[in-house]
Amino acid sequence: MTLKPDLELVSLVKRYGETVAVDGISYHFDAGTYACLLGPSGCGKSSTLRMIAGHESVSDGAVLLGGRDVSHLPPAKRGTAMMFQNYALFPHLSVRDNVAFSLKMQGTDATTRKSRANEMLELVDMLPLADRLPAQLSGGQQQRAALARALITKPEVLLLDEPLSALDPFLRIKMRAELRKLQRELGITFIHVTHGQDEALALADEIVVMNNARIEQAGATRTVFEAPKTAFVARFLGSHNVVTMPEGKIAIRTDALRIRPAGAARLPATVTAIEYQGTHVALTASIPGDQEVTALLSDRDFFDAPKMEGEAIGLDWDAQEAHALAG
Ligand SMILES: Nc1ncnc2c1ncn2[C@@H]1O[C@H](COP(=O)(O)OP(=O)(O)OP(=O)(O)O)[C@@H](O)[C@H]1O
Repeated sequence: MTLKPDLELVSLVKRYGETVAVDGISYHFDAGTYACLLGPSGCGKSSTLRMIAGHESVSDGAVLLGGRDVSHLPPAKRGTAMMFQNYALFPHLSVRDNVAFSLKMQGTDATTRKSRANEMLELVDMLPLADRLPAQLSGGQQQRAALARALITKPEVLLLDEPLSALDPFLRIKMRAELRKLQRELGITFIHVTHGQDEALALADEIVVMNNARIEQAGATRTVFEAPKTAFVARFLGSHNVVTMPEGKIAIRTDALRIRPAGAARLPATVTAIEYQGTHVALTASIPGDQEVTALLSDRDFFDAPKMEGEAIGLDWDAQEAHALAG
């Protein structure tokens, strides 16, 4: 078995004139990891991805693949492949010819091209549609064709820029499961850019949360979710309350808040909204300091002792559920 290479970003910088889009980020991705770069619009995710792919020049720092500096190699020579947001399929070429395109560019003969393209189409369940044009495909099918086209070069790292954003919500959830399955089967590294926290949590072994051109927090997905270090990460990942207490800011998960009788808890609160969500009820309450928090209660817990808007309650939590925040 050949050893798959790890990927390392070393003080990576991207400048566009005066704009610093990526400000010296360093991170090590183990081989075979599914990683999501996550963050708000403009935080530098796509610029990072494009520098790894070689579609954007590196202003400073380096991209190392298996210890080899690939920062200045052309995209096709790096061992990476990129799948673009809009799939970028050629409209006048059949699905099979789209998939085989990079092999044609490399001068591979027609018979080999066809059999390799068929192999890739089989992998993504698209062989029966190989002779269609892209316009004759659904969104999910176009995405599969684009995946097959990216994978035909046998990359060690597949880079995906918002791969699910063009799909409707139902298909998005279906395709994300397929992406994860494909990554496990291939055993290669996937680096997936998204601004959707639910997508990142569902897919990634590791998440890299970016903010203002820097990495705000990164690590194993569950570790980051369980212990956000900054208010930004806690808010961006969702399902957390950020509360300013006398001792400083803390993050508490919405499902860690407990409702107690007024006066018999850490915090006095007044219910401001109740939202029924089927399996759960989201109870929003105001707390001292003009702050608002949300408690996510199981429907049973809520309906055993229902609360009304305007009612005075107490809020409690186990000490280990509160995470001190740096900012
Ligand atoms: N070609 C370019 N020329 C000048 N500035 C650019 C260019 N591409 C990106 N930028 C700027 O660099 C910053 C980071 O952009 P980037 O596309 O990497 O962010 P992003 O996190 O991927 O955002 P989005 O989620 O909106 O795609 C932004 O301020 C953006 O305006």
